[in-house]
Amino acid sequence: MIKLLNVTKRYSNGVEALKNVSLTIEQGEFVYLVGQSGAGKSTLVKLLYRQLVPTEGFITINNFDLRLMRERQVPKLRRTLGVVFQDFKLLPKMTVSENIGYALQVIGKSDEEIKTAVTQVLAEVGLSDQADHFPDELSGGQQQRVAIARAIINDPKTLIADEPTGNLDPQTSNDIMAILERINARGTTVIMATHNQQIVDELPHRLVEVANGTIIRDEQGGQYTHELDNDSQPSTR
Ligand SMILES: Nc1ncnc2c1ncn2[C@@H]1O[C@H](COP(=O)(O)OP(=O)(O)OP(=O)(O)O)[C@@H](O)[C@H]1O
Repeated sequence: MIKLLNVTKRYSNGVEALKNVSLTIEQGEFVYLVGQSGAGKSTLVKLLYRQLVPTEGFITINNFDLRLMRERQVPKLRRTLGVVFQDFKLLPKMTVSENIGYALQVIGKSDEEIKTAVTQVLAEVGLSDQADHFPDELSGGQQQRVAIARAIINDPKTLIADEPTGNLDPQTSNDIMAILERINARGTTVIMATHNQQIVDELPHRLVEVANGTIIRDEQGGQYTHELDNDSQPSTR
């Protein structure tokens, strides 16, 4: 479970990217984070994987209290999370297998264990035949599949995706969404920041809309199922 309570994030330049935001996400939910550019989506996502710390408020995620957390506990938190980015962020000098297995290598898994896990996630994202290729030999969609395989190698409780289809054409985006849906179907929470209205319309999930650093809409299947935690009214898009 993920819980934000009265979270404010103020950057050092004084910009308040999030203002008193509260949000609860249950294990297994699929949540879209939408909103105009600059609304605060990426800031929210970065707070979740503790790239950023809140200026005020409380965040708990997968039983970790991010406010009280010491730096040395951060890797432990991150092992419960998978993160996928718009620009994939693969390591160019490593093969597909090495990119995916790196996180397991860091925590001291044996070569055999890494090989088994990598083979399994590569099959899951449909890339078994690309194991020895380098990222720049792959299409954007294939690179994003590698990034997803890397994100799920630890079997995370939560998958956080910041614009995962932002660099992809519509068909490839659909393929990526099919993979995210499968991962969600087995109980992984998926939180996805997106500008892709077509995906949001075609694959309905809980939708949290951020504007000007506050949540202005929180709905599921066309119905409001979550109390809004601020005074803003939902938009009528
Ligand atoms: N590192 C930073 N330092 C200062 N201000 C920042 C920083 N990162 C973001 N901001 C500001 O915080 C606000 C929210 O930005 P954020 O990146 O969270 O929005 P976003 O909704 O993800 O936008 P986009 O869809 O364009 O990625 C914006 O006003 C932005 O300029």
